[in-house]
Amino acid sequence: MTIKLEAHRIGLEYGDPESDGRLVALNDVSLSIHENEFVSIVGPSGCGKTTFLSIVDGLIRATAGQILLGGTPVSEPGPDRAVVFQDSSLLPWRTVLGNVVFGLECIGVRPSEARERAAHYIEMVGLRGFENRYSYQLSGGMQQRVNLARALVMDPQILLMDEPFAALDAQTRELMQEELLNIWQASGKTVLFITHQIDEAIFLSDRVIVFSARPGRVKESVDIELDRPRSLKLKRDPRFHAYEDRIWSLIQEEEKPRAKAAG
Ligand SMILES: Nc1ncnc2c1ncn2[C@@H]1O[C@H](COP(=O)(O)OP(=O)(O)OP(=O)(O)O)[C@@H](O)[C@H]1O
Repeated sequence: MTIKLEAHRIGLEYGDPESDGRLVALNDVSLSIHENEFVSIVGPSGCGKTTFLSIVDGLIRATAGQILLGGTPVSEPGPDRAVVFQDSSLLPWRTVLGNVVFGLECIGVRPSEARERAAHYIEMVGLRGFENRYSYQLSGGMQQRVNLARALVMDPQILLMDEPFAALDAQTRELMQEELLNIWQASGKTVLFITHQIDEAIFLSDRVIVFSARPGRVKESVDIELDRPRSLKLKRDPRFHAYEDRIWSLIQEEEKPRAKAAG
């Protein structure tokens, strides 16, 4: 198996204006993700999940360690990574098609080719027939589908997803999880996914990485040995519940000392 992403002893300190000191968000985070692997990170609130994703994206520079993507060090954002955030970041003055071709236009892809590539991914995310809609005419779930198409059309080496379904209602969220697995299988991408929801992480992933409380580091990496393709009824399987219990316990172990310290 080829390693696509490698984080080697990542550390990150933020300046902390409240204490006039430093806040250590991440400490000695090492992990690797294989090509085509779907990996989620879960952990207590504030453990540095988003910070880690931003370092992989190149938006934040680690204060220690190194990220390698396809063997090349990451130092700034680049087209080899695409991010999908919780909030729809669609351009409101552009249609679905206009949003999906936007990134391709920026890198000088010919308009006819850009439209062709966009049409392929619009179809993949189930939005054929909605190409000429504007974001205000789309539901939250549809907007996240556009965001996904916009990320995939750039053909990144890795797809970074930061709580992409957090703003959706529970039912739409579950449908999007199932849909994302279909899209992931069709696109063959490597995915790094961040979530607060343990069931979402298990359902989607080949592996769930549990971060410790801040400063975040890898507490445990749990292989999810559940067959694919997966459907939502898997969430009622006793093996699924066993994974939920195990990961919940790992997070609780981190939450307890904090709760004690607070009161
Ligand atoms: N720009 C910043 N400046 C200073 N501190 C920051 C900054 N961004 C995040 N932090 C702090 O760093 C720690 C890690 O934050 P981060 O958002 O990465 O955690 P998280 O695990 O994604 O959180 P959550 O689970 O709440 O989404 C937190 O204590 C947060 O308050």
